[in-house]
Amino acid sequence: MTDAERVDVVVLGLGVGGEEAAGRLAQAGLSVVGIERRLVGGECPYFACVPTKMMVRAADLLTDARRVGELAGHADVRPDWGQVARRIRDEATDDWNDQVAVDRLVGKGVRFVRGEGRLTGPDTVAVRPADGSGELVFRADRAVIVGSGTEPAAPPVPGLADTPYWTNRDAVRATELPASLLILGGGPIGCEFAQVFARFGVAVTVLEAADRLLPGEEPESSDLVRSAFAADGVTVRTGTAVEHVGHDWRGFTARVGGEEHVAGRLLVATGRRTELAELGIAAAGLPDGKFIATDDRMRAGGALYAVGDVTEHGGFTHMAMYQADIAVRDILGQGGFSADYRAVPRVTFTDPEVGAVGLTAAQAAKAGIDTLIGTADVAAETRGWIHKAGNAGVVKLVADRDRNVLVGATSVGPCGGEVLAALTLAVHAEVPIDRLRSMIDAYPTFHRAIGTAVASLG
Ligand SMILES: Cc1cc2nc3c(=O)[nH]c(=O)nc-3n(C[C@H](O)[C@H](O)[C@H](O)COP(=O)(O)OP(=O)(O)OC[C@H]3O[C@@H](n4cnc5c(N)ncnc54)[C@H](O)[C@@H]3O)c2cc1C
Ligand SMILES: NC(=O)c1ccc[n+]([C@@H]2O[C@H](COP(=O)([O-])OP(=O)(O)OC[C@H]3O[C@@H](n4cnc5c(N)ncnc54)[C@H](O)[C@@H]3O)[C@@H](O)[C@H]2O)c1
Repeated sequence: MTDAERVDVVVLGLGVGGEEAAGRLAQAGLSVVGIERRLVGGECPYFACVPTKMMVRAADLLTDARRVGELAGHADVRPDWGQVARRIRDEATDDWNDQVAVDRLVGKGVRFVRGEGRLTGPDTVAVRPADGSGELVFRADRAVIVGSGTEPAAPPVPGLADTPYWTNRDAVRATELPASLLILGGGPIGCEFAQVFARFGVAVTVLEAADRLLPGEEPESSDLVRSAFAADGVTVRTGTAVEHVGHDWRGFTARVGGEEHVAGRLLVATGRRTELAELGIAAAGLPDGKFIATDDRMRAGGALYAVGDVTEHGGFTHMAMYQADIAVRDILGQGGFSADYRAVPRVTFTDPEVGAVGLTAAQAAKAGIDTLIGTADVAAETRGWIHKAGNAGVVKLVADRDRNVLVGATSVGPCGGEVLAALTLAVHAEVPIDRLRSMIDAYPTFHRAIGTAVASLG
């Protein structure tokens, strides 16, 4: 057995959360080893948030150009996916090369090891280096931070395991688009990709197991996205239990309730999975499970901390960074605020954008909260009416009648994710509803719909 080398901190997984934590702890003067098996920065810059939002930007531009006829004359639109693929390769991902990120991390004082890491005890990590050199073992005197994120999950659909399907990682690397695409899953990933590819001329079909798209959001959000998809020519089947998936001379096939769908590609976007057993969670003394449970300082027990998607509160880059900040301050004994998940914002970057924070009406009711609901139709507001083409949206507020504060809110529409900022502040700061009623909102803005929704609370 290799002798353990003593360091202050080991960070296992250098995605959004791990990279942030490792860099800051090293800059604070601790000896930090950072371990990453693939790309420093993780899913977000190479396969997720950044490249997909470049796709969304391009697809939305196409649709705005197609709307010119309704409002401003005439525009000919000839989509070119090659331009998007090149931008993702050159500007977002450096052709999926993380040298810049590695240099930045090392520049902060982190000792970087590329390889597969595994917990071998509550404070020890073994690494199999990617260059084939011998195993390294580190013992952390201060902390081991696990930020190992998630992998795409595959549902147990017969035939899927033998089918060369796409995940988000293949979809962002696509240099050519298929003529048609089947997407399994109508959550945030499925919906964002569906609209992007449809706007570039792909015949897209979304098969969603739940009874609506974006089932975690308000029903109004699902309805608005479904209407937008109809306008984009996306075929949607909800409440589907896919019986079989296959791949033959016709392309990819999916059998669902008596229908057979055939397409040039199949994208699976049915959620994510952690790999905690492989990570050695048992050796570290933690119970088996999908997520690592942490306290409000991101401590998982003993010297172990966890941040980002491996915690049950993950799923977003802003969450991984928020948690990394808390873990860093705890390790450095700096105090400050602890984790508070009442006002977690989320945005699905469809057109219309679906922004939401805190609890949905159904979640609040399930939690036993006596709710007041307020809504506003964005298209009927002055700014929505002026905007005209692509103006569909809603602001929906969920208030706690007893405490007189918002516990959740949704903002769908043009700039729905930006309008969300005011609602996130209201939920986070527990601004009394009477205070919200007395606010002055600039005219004519999209966020004025919040005032209408507040006035309608009842
Ligand atoms: C298509 C898509 C779009 C998204 N869009 C958004 C968005 O718009 N906004 C948003 O907020 N979030 C978005 N997300 C979610 C966001 O990408 C994640 O929440 C974020 O990347 C989580 O960061 P993390 O550090 O927890 O994990 P990750 O980014 O997954 O990084 C974990 C790292 O750990 C490494 N690792 C794992 N195991 C080991 C091991 N044993 N040894 C060494 N290294 C290991 C992995 O290689 C990986 O690099 C999106 C996700 C997807 C898939
Ligand atoms: N804009 C953003 O912030 C953004 C964008 C994309 C992804 N993400 C994050 O990435 C993570 C994964 O997203 P996701 O959309 O893959 O997961 P998800 O779990 O949110 O949605 C998966 C969807 O697939 C459906 N599904 C599951 N099994 C199915 C089956 N066999 N057939 C058909 N449908 C099935 C589910 O009902 C669900 O609606 C989430 O944590 C999400 O927050 C965030």
